[in-house]
Amino acid sequence: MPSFVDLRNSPSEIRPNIKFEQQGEHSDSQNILARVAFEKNGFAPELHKGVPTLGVPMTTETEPGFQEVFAASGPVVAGREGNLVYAVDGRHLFCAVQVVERDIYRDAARIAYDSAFELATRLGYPNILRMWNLVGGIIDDNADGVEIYRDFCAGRSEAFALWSGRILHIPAATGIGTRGNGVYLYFISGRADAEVHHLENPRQTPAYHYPESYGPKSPSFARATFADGILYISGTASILGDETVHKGDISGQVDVTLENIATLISTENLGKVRPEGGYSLQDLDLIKVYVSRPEDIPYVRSRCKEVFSPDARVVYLNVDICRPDLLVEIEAIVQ
Ligand SMILES: O=C(O)c1cccc(O)c1
Ligand SMILES: CC(=O)C(=O)O
Repeated sequence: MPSFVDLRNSPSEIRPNIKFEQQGEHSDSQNILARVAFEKNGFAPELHKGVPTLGVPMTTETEPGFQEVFAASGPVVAGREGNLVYAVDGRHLFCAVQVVERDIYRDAARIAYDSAFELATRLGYPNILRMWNLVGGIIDDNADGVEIYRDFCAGRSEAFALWSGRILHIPAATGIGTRGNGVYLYFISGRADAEVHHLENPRQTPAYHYPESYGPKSPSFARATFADGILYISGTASILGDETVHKGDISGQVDVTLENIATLISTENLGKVRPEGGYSLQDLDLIKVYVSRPEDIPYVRSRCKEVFSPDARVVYLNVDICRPDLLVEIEAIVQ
């Protein structure tokens, strides 16, 4: 059962069978596990007509927003506990939490993940499949002069260490900037017995082994997660080994990013866990393309049009990426 049903797109790319959901208009909430509204301002996770909903500040005035809608595969039970908003459907847990803007994020990030992991294990969904970490001011310094991404990674890493053995593995993720502040994090997880494989990329050092020069605690994420036939591809950028390549060169960075994804999903790599073999870039869907310099968007869009399927749903978001020298990052799903 796909976890995503729909990523509503900018008008030029809306397919005939997809419509924008206007404010106040709601499709059958029975079948929906959760919604994430990509919009200008953002709002804290809440239960909206019983559906976990959050708004993330990721678009500009001139861009239309869209919603990422997670489909339920059974009857949904939703709730709120402290700052956490969540829903379960018997197969998946969706959980979201906001960490409001503060001087230093480490403790708050650890506490947010700690409470989310406590909920996930208590409800019986300890297999994290995919997480998104949307970090305001990601490449700015915190009050101690530490880059906010590194500050955030330290707290997240501490939470994974605390839950090691109970939260089963480190999953695919995205860690990306926003156009607002504070941190929004959301994830989906599965039952302990779900068949889940986390993948690394032979062209890249595992992020959790990055050297300390990238921060006091390395980023906690895998390059992809393959679960129940769905492939979740992490935010992928122009990194070889642990180093950014093609600094300042958008064309080179797009090439390496696409090559990194192609290798990650190839039969040689994904085929180790997927009996039918690998995929190609033409199979990607629900693609988010993060571009840090707005002037690069037309170029990136034209390259993506060439390499992705005409049926792929693709959105472009102008936000900072977790290293100042990264110009583009791409995530996707194959389902
Ligand atoms: O820290 C992360 O979770 C992360 C995951 C993927 C790409 C990225 O820039 C960051
Ligand atoms: C994009 C990024 O931060 C990484 O792959 O490590």
